[in-house]
Amino acid sequence: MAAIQIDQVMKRYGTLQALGGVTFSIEEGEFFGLLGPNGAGKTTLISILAGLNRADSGSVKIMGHDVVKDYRKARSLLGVVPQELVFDPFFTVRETLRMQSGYFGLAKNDAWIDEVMHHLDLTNKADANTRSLSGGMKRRVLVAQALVHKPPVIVLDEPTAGVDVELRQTLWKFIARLNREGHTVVLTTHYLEEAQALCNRIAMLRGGKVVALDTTDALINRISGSQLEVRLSGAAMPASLAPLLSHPLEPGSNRAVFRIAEYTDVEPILAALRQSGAVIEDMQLHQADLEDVFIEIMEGNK
Ligand SMILES: Nc1ncnc2c1ncn2[C@@H]1O[C@H](COP(=O)(O)OP(=O)(O)OP(=O)(O)O)[C@@H](O)[C@H]1O
Repeated sequence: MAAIQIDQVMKRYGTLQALGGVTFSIEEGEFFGLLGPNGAGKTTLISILAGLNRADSGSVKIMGHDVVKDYRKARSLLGVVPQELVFDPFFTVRETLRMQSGYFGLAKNDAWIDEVMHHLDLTNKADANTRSLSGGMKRRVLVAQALVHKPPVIVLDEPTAGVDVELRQTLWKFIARLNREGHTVVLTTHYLEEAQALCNRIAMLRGGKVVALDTTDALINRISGSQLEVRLSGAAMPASLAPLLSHPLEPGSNRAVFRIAEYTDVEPILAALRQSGAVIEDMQLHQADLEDVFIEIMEGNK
C-alpha cells in the first residue's frame, strides 16, 4: 500500500490555479523530496495532505485513508512540520508536547517525549516557555510536536529554512534514523544539496504541475558529464557558444554554464571567449548535481 496516494488534485485560489491536477504516490519507507520554486504549490499540497486545506477535486489518501472522508485516521498517521512558527505562547516545551500527545489520545507519552527532546537537543529547554525560545529552538519544538504520536508518515515543509548548521545536522540525523526504522519521510526544501543527499526519489512541481518525477540518481543522470561555469565581464558571450550552454543565459546575468562531455571540450570554449574579448572573472568545473538538473527542468529544457 502507498504511504501517500495523490490523485488528480486540483486547487484554485480565485483565478490562480495553485495545483493543476497533481498525481503521484509515495511508497512506504521512502525518503521523498517535493521540490519546486516559490509558488509552485508545495505548501498547498502539504496542507491538503494534512487536512488544513481542501482540494477542489481529486483525492489524497494516507496509508489508504482518505484525508477528507476519513480525516481523523488519516491525520493520526501523519506528522507535519509546518513552515511557519506558530505556538501557543503560554506553555513550556514539555507542556506543548504533552498537549499535542493529548490531541492524539496519548495520555502516557512521557518516555517518547523525552526521547524526542533528547534527539533534538531540547532536553535542557523542556521547562522553558516556548515564547522565550530562539527561532531555531522553536523549529525544533515544531519537529518534536509533529513526532509525538510516532506517525508512520512524516512531512517536513522547509524544516531547515534559516536554521543553523548544527540544527540541520541534528535534525537530519534523527529524521534519517526514523526513516531507517521504517517511517516514510516527505521533505520540501530549497536546499538542493540536502535533497540530493537525503531523498531516494523526487517530484518537481512548477506552476502547480508535476514536471519531473524520478529517483534522485536518475534525475542527476539526465545531465551527463560536467559543467563548466564561468563568470564573464567585458564583451558579451559569443553567439557561437550558445548551443553549448546547459541552459540559456538569464537576461542581464554574466554567469554562463556549459556542458562538458570531456575535459578537452574546455579549451575551445575558453579560446572562443578570449577571441570575443570576454573576460573570465571566475571559472569552475564541477560534476552535474541536482541543482543543475533543477535549473534545466525549471527552464523547460529537460
Ligand atoms: N490562501 C491563499 N490565497 C490565495 N493564494 C494563495 C493562497 N495560498 C497560496 N496561494 C498561492 O498559490 C500558489 C502556490 O503557493 P504555495 O504556498 O503552495 O507554493 P510553494 O511551492 O509552497 O511556495 P514556497 O516555496 O514559496 O513556499 C502561489 O501562487 C501562492 O501565492
